[in-house]
Amino acid sequence: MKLENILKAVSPLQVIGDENLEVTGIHMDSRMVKNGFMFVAVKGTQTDGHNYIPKAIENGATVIVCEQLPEKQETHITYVQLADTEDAVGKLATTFYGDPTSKLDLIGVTGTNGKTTIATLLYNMFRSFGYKVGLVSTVCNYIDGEAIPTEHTTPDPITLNQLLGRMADEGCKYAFMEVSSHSVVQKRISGLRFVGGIFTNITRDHLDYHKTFENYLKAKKAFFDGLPKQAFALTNADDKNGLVMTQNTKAKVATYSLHTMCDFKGKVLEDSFDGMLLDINNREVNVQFIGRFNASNLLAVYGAACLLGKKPEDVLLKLSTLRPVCGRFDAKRSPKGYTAIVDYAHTPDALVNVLETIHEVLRGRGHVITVVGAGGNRDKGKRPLMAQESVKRSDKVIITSDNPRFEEPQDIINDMLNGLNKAEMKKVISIVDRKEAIRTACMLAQPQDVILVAGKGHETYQDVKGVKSHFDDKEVLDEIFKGEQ
Ligand SMILES: CC(=O)N[C@H]1[C@@H](OP(=O)(O)OP(=O)(O)OC[C@H]2O[C@@H](n3ccc(=O)[nH]c3=O)[C@H](O)[C@@H]2O)O[C@H](CO)[C@@H](O)[C@@H]1O[C@H](C)C(=O)N[C@@H](C)C(=O)N[C@H](CCC(=O)O)C(=O)O
Ligand SMILES: Nc1ncnc2c1ncn2[C@@H]1O[C@H](COP(=O)(O)OP(=O)(O)OP(=O)(O)O)[C@@H](O)[C@H]1O
Ligand SMILES: N[C@H](CCC[C@H](N)C(=O)O)C(=O)O
Ligand SMILES: [Mg+2]
Repeated sequence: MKLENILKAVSPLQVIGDENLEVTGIHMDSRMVKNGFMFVAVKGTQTDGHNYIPKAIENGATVIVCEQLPEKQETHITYVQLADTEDAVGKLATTFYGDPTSKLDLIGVTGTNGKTTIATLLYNMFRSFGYKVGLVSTVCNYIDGEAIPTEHTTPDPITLNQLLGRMADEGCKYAFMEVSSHSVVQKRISGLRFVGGIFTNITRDHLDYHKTFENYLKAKKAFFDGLPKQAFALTNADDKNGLVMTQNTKAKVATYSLHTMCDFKGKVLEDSFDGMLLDINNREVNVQFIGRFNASNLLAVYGAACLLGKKPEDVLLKLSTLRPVCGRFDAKRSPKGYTAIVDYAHTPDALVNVLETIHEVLRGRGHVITVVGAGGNRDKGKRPLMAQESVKRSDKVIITSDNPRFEEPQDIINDMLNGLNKAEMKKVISIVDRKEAIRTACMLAQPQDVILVAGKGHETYQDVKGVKSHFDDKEVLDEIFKGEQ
């Protein structure tokens, strides 16, 4: 694409050099630059991209986009000076990749919990309506069924626009995307046109990055502040900050709730480990999901689908066929009659949340056995707390390994056990081998009991000393269930 066409997306302070160049690619990382690329220098949290301009040129960049011009300029290079390169990079990338959001409808989901669940369910639902659809999510990105692995919840602006560009080229009509708070602050979504935004909830998280809850909230709110007037902003009226999110948006606000009057009102009529019976806007629907928080997620999905123009009765029909997202409160009944739930809960808070939901549904009719470990080379402070929260809400806890990485598995287990007093220790056994730990839980379980296998969710590996060997909690359970038949 010609440089002069890409530059229409931004307002340069000055351009030095040839604007008629053909740009072959664009990147903000000098290490990824190839011949004929545009390199955009961005100030980051660790270093300043401006330091890598010489490296980018060495790798073949012919256009340098920056805030400060280098003192020594090369004659064969075009320099573009801009006031805010972090904001510009998304706009330049989206133009370079053919303005994908002018060709498909992009819907963003933000909030502390539930983003992956809601975005994935919308992706599955709209595919089953017969559309080609894209998904940008923590677990994996998809271009209508084609899996593209990811390392982020919301990728960097180059990767993101390249992905959306491919979705548009391959005829996707919709794309559903998780919008992390990091991505809003770092303007990874700059230049994208959303037709809708969904808010789930906000609780304390990521304060290592945002420093205060207030900043975290502001980051999420900025996404809604930036939505255009034609878009919808669907918010959770049950969250204390649900209406705060949308108070300054230009978009059309709609609300969902399990408790108050709103546009999309739901109620849990019945719940069990097989699913729930919900009332949504005075229509009953059976769903294959467990727990009040999932009722809330399903309301968001229902609301968004209706706002995208689908008929409520068609949406309800699809809702009843949807299955939980891999590793998110993913329940299976064993031939012996107990239930096993695989969940990605890997923080004290998440364990509280999941275990309380289990008790809400169990209502004292069985015991709860939790299998849990903590990751190596990660926050050590959470280890004793994870053990405490698990023991408080379980009849038996089996402490085991979860990606020990470069630490000794037994040391991590000991850190967890250090959080427990003598009485609590009576409920606990520790088994280093995760497969054995799950097997033991299954042996101990009686019909009606619930086993929570926490921490790994969708992960399909165990990371030991830098080697990722295949390991899948759900596969292990399937194998055990086969033996029970
Ligand atoms: C803290 C954080 O979010 N950092 C992100 C940020 O990097 P940064 O600001 O630290 O960049 P930097 O290392 O200071 O470098 C500055 C610039 O110099 C460039 N550079 C650097 C070195 C070099 O040799 N050449 C070069 O050009 C870099 O490409 C960058 O453009 O911008 C990068 C490009 O977009 C991201 O990849 C990077 O994500 C890091 C790896 C990360 O771990 N982020 C996590 C915290 C994150 O974003 N998480 C959220 C939420 C997850 C959740 O849902 O819980 C997510 O959306 O994934
Ligand atoms: N609406 C909700 N409210 C509270 N907890 C939830 C909700 N939805 C899901 N959860 C819990 O949070 C966990 C993560 O869910 P999910 O992956 O959908 O969230 P996310 O917002 O994408 O998280 P991440 O920030 O890690 O990408 C689940 O395993 C589940 O236990
Ligand atoms: N992606 C997060 C969660 C990992 C969950 C758990 N399985 C672990 O390995 O700690 C991390 O790397 O901290
Ligand atoms: Mg996610």
